[in-house]
Amino acid sequence: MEIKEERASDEARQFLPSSQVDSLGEPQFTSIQRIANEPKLEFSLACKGLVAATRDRKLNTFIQVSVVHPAEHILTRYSSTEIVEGTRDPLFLTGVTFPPEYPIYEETKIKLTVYDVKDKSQGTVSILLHFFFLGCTTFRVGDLVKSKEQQLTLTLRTSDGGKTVGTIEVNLVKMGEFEDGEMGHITTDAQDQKCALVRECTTPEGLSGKDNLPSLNAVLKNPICKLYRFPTSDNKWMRIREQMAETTLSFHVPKELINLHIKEDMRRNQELKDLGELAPHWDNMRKSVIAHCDQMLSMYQDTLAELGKHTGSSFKSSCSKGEKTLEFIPINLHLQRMHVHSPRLKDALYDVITVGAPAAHFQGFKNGGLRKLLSKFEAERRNTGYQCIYYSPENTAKAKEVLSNINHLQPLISSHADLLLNSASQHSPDSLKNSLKMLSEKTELFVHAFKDQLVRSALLALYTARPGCVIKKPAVPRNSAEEGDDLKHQDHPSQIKRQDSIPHHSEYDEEEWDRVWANVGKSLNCVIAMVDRLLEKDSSKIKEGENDPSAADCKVLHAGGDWYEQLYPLVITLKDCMGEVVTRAKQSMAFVLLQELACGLPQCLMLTLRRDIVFSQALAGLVCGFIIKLHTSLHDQGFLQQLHTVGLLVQYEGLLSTYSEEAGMLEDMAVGISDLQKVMFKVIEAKSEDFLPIITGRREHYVIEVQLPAKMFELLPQEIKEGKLLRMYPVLFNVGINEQQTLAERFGDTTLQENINQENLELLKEYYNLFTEKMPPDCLPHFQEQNDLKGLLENLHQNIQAKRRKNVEIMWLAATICRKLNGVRFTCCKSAKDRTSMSVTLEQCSILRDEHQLHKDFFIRALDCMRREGCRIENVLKNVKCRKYAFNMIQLMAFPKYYRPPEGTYGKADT
Ligand SMILES: O=P(O)(O)O[C@H]1[C@H](O)[C@@H](O)[C@H](O)[C@H](O)[C@@H]1OP(=O)(O)O
Repeated sequence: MEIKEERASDEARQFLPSSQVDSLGEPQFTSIQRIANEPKLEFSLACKGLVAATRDRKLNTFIQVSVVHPAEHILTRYSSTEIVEGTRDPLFLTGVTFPPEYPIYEETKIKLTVYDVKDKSQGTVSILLHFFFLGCTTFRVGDLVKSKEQQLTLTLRTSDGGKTVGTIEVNLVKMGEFEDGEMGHITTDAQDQKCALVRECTTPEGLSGKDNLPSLNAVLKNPICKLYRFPTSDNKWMRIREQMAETTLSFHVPKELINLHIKEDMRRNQELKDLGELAPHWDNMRKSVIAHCDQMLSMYQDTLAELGKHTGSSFKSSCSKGEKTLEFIPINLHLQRMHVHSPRLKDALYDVITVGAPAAHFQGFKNGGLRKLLSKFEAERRNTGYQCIYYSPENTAKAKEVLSNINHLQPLISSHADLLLNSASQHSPDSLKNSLKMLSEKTELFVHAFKDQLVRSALLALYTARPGCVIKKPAVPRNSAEEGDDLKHQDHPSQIKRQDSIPHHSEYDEEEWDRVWANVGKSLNCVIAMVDRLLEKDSSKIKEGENDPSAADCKVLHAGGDWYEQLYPLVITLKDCMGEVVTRAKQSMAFVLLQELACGLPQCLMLTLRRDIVFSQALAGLVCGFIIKLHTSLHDQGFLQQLHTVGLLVQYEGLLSTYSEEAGMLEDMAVGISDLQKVMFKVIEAKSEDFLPIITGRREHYVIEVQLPAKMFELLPQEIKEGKLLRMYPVLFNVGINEQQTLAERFGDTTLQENINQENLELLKEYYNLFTEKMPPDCLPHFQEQNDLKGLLENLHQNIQAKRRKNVEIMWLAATICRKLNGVRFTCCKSAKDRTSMSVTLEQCSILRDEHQLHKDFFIRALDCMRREGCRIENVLKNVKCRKYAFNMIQLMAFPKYYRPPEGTYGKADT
């Protein structure tokens, strides 16, 4: 029988990943007892004495593993081993693993079929492998798990069941547990490979993840697991479990974010409407802005409604990247994990988040990406001053901050004022003192929020935009020297005299705002003075009462009413004064925002949308990375201390080319990643079973609250438990590796990549400096390597300066630095499918070589195993329903050597 590599769709249907297999968990079958969250069943495979059709032929074999569920009797192809060439006794490095939720029981049957790969014929774009059936065998899972030796030796027979064609050895694997076993002799010669099952360490605390289950399961979905064994340089076996999982955060984070945008924009639209009466020029401008803003708002609402309908898988495939309704969703977001169990070393986990570069695919890249678009827009906006007043981006951001402070502080002060009155009516001195303390603190913050020249100048600008105004003297902003250079660039409101349509009628009273503003402070002082007086009187009465108890009793009772009555009018005055400030400040700041919007309609709204889309994709990845890092590091005190004293390094590896559309993607991605600096995390104790993160804030600043179950929350340092905000330090290094990059290097421009790498190197150095300043020198396991780190940074610096072509050393150095600094790693290309798969598998094997003594002669075999049968080919299948990396020969010739996948695994696929 000959089996060729079949059509994509057939194969996709048969090779169902575990997650997609129907859950057939009927209780009448015997379950397999395993540690929670650990794979249900894992085994390795080897054949002996395989018989070839012709005597002298060397065999190139692989085993196909299929499953027969006890209730079904249908054969489902589950996985395959790699091809081992030139031996009749192949020992396969790729094992078999069934993840925790896979419906497998003692009664389940496993069929093992051995194929011989005859020849490789080369097509124009791919390599076809011709497989021939050699023999097969079947076993019951129960027989393996109950076998004394934890091993089965099975006879392979031809399809008619007659002829014996060799044997298969199935070895049960229990990763992370001790097991007796004979030391074997491993040679690099494939003909003489033996397996030694030696495990010399147990899974360390925190890696088994039993306690993490509920909160991590809320986030990670549909895991795919692969198992390998590779020889070490001292001829022992190491075990590697590769895992890949999608995340519910792919949809949860964008939905939360869009919701916040809608609220923020609704509030802003209302603030524009509340600006009051304006002269016709400004009024028309406002009408036009509001119309555009309402249109955008309904677009956000539609998108949210569409996303609300989405059910099923929690990842967006590469094929959907241009879909309008999914534009906020990150492309192909997954956790890629490597769990290494190697002799004499601690078990180790290596996580990388893989995701398509955050970019606005639906909007396209004809005019470039955000980096270029934003600066072009800003330059153009400066020159459109005739229709509106130019405020610098810093001032616009300031206006948004003031508005946000007002919206936050006003209700807070109001409720503290009510609490004060409540304490007064209860005649409770302690609670009165406390309420006053809170009220004073918040009111001071409130008053401070307006201590900005911008408010003053915007008030004047707004005044001149009212129907009929008179400006007696040219109003020069006060303290302008103190406010720095920004304001020099800001057009002074008096310039709007250019608008002849503004009628003049009354005189602008420059001092008025100062009076209104100062009144808040004054009325607070009155409240403080009254409270002091009341408390003083109270204590003197108590003293009196100690001398004459009967007199004191009746006075205290009487004084209860007094406290409330005396404070009430003062509190009302405070609220009134505050209300007056709020109305004016809100209107003046809304007027600044009106200018921002009016100057750039409609581009500014389109740019905001593009930035929101890119940010949403980037944020979903970051939240996923943060949550996973937190869960895996809960027992690492050094990391937790670093997290709250320094912050978290988040390193992105970009593989985009700087040619054509991908240059635009890179521009989007660079802005999206840089915008993550606006995000802070906070860890809170979960109060219910809903562990999904909560997002609050506005475009300039977001807080992500990550919920942990009580047991895990307990493990955190006090600072984090108390809600300290945790900072993020995102950095991006990009190295284009494909044929497009060759074009960019020869005929195009690579400065975008060079500039990004240079800028981000500075950010990385800043983080390193902060880290060395704030952390004790011996705080991290890796920190004895401080000099190493310095050397690595220097090396990275030199590589970036060198401007060499396709210098992938940059990526390796940046990733190594990130791991040593306890950071979160990301790898991205356009779809996180093909180039990303090459890069993460290379990274995994390089780690095995450098950190776990992978035998040097097995480096390429390990790499090929992972690329051929590992999680990443499953990722390709998930995305495009075909097990082929979307590369052709010509493309691969342009790739750096170690980024080329093995024969037979690539070809033209319809992506
Ligand atoms: O996952 P990617 O590397 O972005 O996939 C690319 C692939 O590298 C390229 O060779 C192919 O021609 C396609 O452009 C792939 O992108 P898709 O987004 O179409 O999967």
